[in-house]
Amino acid sequence: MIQSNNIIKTIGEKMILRGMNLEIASGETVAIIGPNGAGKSTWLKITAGLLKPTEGSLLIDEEPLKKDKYELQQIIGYLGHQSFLYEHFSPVENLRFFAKLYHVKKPDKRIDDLIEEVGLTFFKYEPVRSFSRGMIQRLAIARAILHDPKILLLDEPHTGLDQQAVDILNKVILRLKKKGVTVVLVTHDFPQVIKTCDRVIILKNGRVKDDIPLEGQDVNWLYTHYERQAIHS
Ligand SMILES: Nc1ncnc2c1ncn2[C@@H]1O[C@H](COP(=O)(O)OP(=O)(O)OP(=O)(O)O)[C@@H](O)[C@H]1O
Repeated sequence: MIQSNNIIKTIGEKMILRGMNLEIASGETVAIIGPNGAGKSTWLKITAGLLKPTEGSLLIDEEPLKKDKYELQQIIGYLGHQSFLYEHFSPVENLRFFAKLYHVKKPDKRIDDLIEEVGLTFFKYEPVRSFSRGMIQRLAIARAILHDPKILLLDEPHTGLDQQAVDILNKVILRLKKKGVTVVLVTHDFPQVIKTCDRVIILKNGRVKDDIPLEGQDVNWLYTHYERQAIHS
């Protein structure tokens, strides 16, 4: 379970998060949506252990976020705006590098399976620098789940992807959901939210404005609600 207890984040003079309270149960797939500048990425970075809250606490399974970077990496997979891939390396070389970093046991089969899942088998020995944005993002998602994290945090993973890459990404999210992985998705792409998530959190001005379970909801109502509540500040 992820518990965000009254998190405040101030950078310089700016208060970005103004008391962010949220609970996400293990195995839930949750979307965080909201207008630009609402604080979505900042909260995700705090949850990934990349930023410290100014006040408040972030608990995972009722314990404060581990300070040890290695222990944190074992439970959390994070895909931010940067892919963290080495462009002169191939997919296999990139994933071997990260497998070593994450101490993945028997990495070769895992790497092969993941490359196949994201549809890059044909390009597995090609340098990443020749890849399209969609191909890079597919490899980046493989990198984020390589070590089998129990929590996966994705920051706008669908942005700029072609339909094939969107479908592959959604399939990966749905497979992980079935497996019981907790997935948190920061996004502006509401159609993908409807396809993959159990619940939508609307963030505005650094606070949770609304919390909507998706099961049994009327999709048209959701679109209207989303337009009104999330896009326009
Ligand atoms: N390091 C920083 N220094 C100063 N201001 C920052 C910093 N990081 C974020 N901000 C500001 O905090 C606000 C929230 O940023 P954040 O990236 O969390 O928003 P967001 O909801 O993810 O927005 P978007 O949908 O545009 O990605 C923005 O106004 C941003 O400019």
